[in-house]
Amino acid sequence: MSVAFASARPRGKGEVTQQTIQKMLDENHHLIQCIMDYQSKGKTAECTQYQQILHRNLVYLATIADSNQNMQSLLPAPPTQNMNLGPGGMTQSASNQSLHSQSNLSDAIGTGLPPSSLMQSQISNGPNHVSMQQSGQNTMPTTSLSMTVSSHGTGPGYSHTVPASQNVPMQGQGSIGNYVSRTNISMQSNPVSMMHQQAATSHYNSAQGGSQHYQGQSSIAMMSQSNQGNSMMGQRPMGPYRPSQQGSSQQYMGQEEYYSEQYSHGQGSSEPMNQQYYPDGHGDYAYQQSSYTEQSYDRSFEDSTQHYYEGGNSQYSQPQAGYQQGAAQQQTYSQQQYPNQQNYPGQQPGYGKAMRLKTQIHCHTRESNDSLFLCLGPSRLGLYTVDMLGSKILSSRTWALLDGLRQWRPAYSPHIQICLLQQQVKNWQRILSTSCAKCAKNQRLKQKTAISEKKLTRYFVDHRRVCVIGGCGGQGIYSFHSEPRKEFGGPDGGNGGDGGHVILKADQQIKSLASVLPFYRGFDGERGRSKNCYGANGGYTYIKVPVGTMVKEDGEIVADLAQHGKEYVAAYGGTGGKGNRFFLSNENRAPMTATLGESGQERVLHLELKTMAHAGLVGFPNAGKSSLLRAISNAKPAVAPYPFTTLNPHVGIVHYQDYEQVAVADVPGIIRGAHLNRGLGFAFLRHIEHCRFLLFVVDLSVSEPWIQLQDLKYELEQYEEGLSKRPHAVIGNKMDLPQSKANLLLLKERVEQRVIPLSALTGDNLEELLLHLRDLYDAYVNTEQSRRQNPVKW
Ligand SMILES: Nc1nc2c(ncn2[C@@H]2O[C@H](COP(=O)(O)OP(=O)(O)OP(=O)(O)O)[C@@H](O)[C@H]2O)c(=O)[nH]1
Ligand SMILES: [Mg+2]
Repeated sequence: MSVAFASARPRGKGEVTQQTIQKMLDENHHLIQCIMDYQSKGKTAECTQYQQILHRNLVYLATIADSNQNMQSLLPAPPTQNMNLGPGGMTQSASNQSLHSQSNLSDAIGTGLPPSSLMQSQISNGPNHVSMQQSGQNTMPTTSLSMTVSSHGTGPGYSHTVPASQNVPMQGQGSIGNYVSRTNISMQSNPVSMMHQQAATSHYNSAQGGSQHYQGQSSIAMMSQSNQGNSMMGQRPMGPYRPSQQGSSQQYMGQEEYYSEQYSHGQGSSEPMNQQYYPDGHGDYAYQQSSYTEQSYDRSFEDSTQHYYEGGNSQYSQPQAGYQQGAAQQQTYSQQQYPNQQNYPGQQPGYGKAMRLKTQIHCHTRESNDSLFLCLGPSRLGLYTVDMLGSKILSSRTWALLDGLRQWRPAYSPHIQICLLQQQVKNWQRILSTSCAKCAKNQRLKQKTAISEKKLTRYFVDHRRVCVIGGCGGQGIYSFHSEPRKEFGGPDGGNGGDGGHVILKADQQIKSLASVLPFYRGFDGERGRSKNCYGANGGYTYIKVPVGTMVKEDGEIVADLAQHGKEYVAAYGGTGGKGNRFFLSNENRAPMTATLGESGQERVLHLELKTMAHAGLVGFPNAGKSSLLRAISNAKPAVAPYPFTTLNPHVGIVHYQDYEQVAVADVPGIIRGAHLNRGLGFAFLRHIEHCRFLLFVVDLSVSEPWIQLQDLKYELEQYEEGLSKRPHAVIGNKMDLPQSKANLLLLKERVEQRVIPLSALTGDNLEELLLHLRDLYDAYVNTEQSRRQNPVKW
């Protein structure tokens, strides 16, 4: 039977004839009968199969209707009877035609088939089903949709939308069971939304207004609801809408092919049909409905439905908004709908080809206070104005959408924003950024720098929280000496070994705390043995940390590992247990007692690395600190013409001929208000806490460079009192720039300290800096030696 049904629909690019249509109408009639038969017999599988076929036919008919303006000529002659079309009904001619076209089937349903209420009672699985009481009015079969749609794209044809639109409030009020036909495009989406709401609320109601005629489709909705697996059948995307200008049979056939393809997937597979279209279980659908409560249109679009948008899509989304808003919005909906539906804004030849896209795209529009959002994709991951995106990256399909939206809402035209999928955003940003060679080069440079910075950020860690537990002491045992011919050998159970300590050790090979793990446990001591054997002590666990690591516990500094090789026992191991030999006494010659080992010490410590260097470079971002360090040492910190290139400290070593080495640290730039956590804050200033002298780097190309100096000193003072008063020198960088000379004079006038003008870029006057650096270093060494302390050496 299914084969016969399938054969009724022309597969190839043949003509759609009246016979074909009639055959399909009959087939639908037959299908409905079969479905109801099977339902009454409880044969769900067969029922589902026929539902799918029926649905396919309906969509097919709708497709024909959309694509063929002369559809009415293909359909049977109008009936003589007049039917109640509900308030605001269709124009007489159209309604007559549509009614008549359904007459056979509707009569059959009205007489031969059980009334809808009966059908519902037979199949109702969910609560709140409201039976269709007026089955006599609900006699228009599904196929009537093809009649009314036939005038689609012409002015008069849209008079049909009035009754259809008046169904909307009813649906919005909860009467959402009717599967509204494609009498006009705007109605097409309503059943989709309805079905979703229905699924959510389990509320099923038959409409009694203009949608009453579509009993056949009501049946579908009911049937689909009766079967959970196919409950979304009514949500199958409608056939691609082709306005009359484009509705040639050629296009239709293309669409038909497309549908055939779709159906071959949908029906050929054993999966329920709804899975094909809503693979995510409507999750995104629910999301969209909750997100766009005011006026939203949510629907899973395959290619065909996208095409609706392309050819005057605005009116398609518009009634959805009207539907969502319910009766109160109905007036607005009707007003908005007509002009655009008649004119097909945005409809341009050539857009139709986009319909063959295989991706599943959700489209909806949303009005906010001042903007109209065109959202492509299931979620709003980015909002972009058209200008931002530029013409290159918008597909013709999107342009068509925009055109439609603009014509629909001219007032919103400048505010239309496009909402994209994240992947789209990425791709399009890439396209934008690499659109010209220069941009591409800059992009590559940035990426390279970012990667190197990322590496630094990843591998340089200057603080760690570490939990340390000493090893447990080994267990003491009890045993007694056993020897032939020696009856009372006495106790000989040995003690357990001590647990191992966990020790922090400064190692100058280690440059950051990245290698420090969050948890350390010392080795346990071994248990004692008989014959007075003591267990071995647990070995020490060393945690190597960089020189300059401060150890804090509960905010207090407990150790400062400022020299290479310096150790700090972070956690002591537990003492080993005693064997029974230990308890031997005159009173107790045969002690049975042995003790367990103690557990190790447990502490949570905070390690903070303070870079150890003799000199620290302090300056505003972009002052040229990193460039300077590169110029005077072998260090290679990143240099780039944007602020905060340096995110972690770098230490470079300046070598002198007498083999003295002076370590210079480059730290991130400081800005005004750093102590208020602006910029990178000043937490990184701990890295210059250990510096014995400072080098203030000032950009002389900037006007009033002395202000920079004042600000720097102020921020240092905010961080630690007296820090700015350490021995220091002022370096005026970028002397190669023309404006620097004048600024240097002004700076020297205002600053008491020695100012060393140089250019890190060209290397001018670096010698003066190196000599002065050595002077500072020598002074430091002398001070330390006078205090009988060892100066830090590298
Ligand atoms: N003309 C000129 N440009 C320089 C000089 N020194 C550095 N620059 C440029 O200034 C920009 C910033 O240099 P960096 O060394 O990254 O500056 P920084 O102080 O380390 O910057 P941050 O790391 O962001 O704090 C780069 O484009 C350098 O090429 C100089 O002496 N002359
Ligand atoms: Mg830098």
